Amino acid sequence: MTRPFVKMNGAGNDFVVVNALETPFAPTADQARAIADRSTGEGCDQLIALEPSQTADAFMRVWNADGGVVETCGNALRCVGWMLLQSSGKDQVTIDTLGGPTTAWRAEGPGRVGSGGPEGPTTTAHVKVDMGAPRLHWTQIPLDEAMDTRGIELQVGPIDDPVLHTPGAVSMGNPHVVFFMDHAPNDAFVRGTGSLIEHHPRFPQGVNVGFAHVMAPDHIRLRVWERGAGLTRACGTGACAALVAAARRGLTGRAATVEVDGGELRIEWDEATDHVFMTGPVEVERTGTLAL
Ligand SMILES: N[C@H](CCC[C@H](N)C(=O)O)C(=O)O
Repeated sequence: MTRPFVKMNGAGNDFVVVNALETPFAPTADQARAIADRSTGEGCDQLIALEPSQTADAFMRVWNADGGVVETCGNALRCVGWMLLQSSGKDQVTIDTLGGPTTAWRAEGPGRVGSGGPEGPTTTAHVKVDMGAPRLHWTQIPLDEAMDTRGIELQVGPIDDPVLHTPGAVSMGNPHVVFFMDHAPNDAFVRGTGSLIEHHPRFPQGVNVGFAHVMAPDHIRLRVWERGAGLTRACGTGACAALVAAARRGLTGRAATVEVDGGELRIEWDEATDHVFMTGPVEVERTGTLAL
């Protein structure tokens, strides 16, 4: 059986997106891994399916590159939000996920419309997503024992680097731990430390590992080792988690530009609603066909 897909990215975090609104799409973990494989498959950080929903315009299902189904994906919410906004002509669309419901709108941004050729970016737009309220109680991250999520206790193997003391923990529907550093770490540090922490017993459901350099009260430089996907060029929920964790420690205000390897995300933690809003780019790279 073959299946059309659209290859997209949000600030460089890339996805194979399958429209399953008419025809069910239920890949096994092995099939998801094969699709995500950058050497033998299409290659992506996450595989995304748009499915029918009784309560929203669509339901978004997320598989990490390791084949595991996870709660949500911020950068993908912008991408599928853009698809739904374009196809429906509506001003806003609702997208349900295992991590909770979200809403997406078109947004202003340095967009550009490409040549439309088969390779390279063809369409770049900006989308704003209401990511819902952060979940901050230790049971909601979740952690393996009660502690203050503004700064948790974490012993990372033999490493006793003070940088790795008392990171913040935040859930955006998926689990995040955020370390605050005085510089953006290099690939070797992100890979080495991130892979040590991703499955640490402190996090019963695993964890996405963010390394944040607060450059100003409204500017964070962030690198992320993602649960189930490794070092990615951007992590949308990670950017939300970094802003919330930083604001809770008084390192930033409630809004900041989060600079990731693949671009910039604008994150605002609204005081009145407690919701986190994320605005950022969406790129359509190409289309193709999966041979399942
Ligand atoms: N690796 C994440 C899922 C993708 C999140 C990220 N790509 C985003 O944009 O939020 C997890 O296991 O929770």
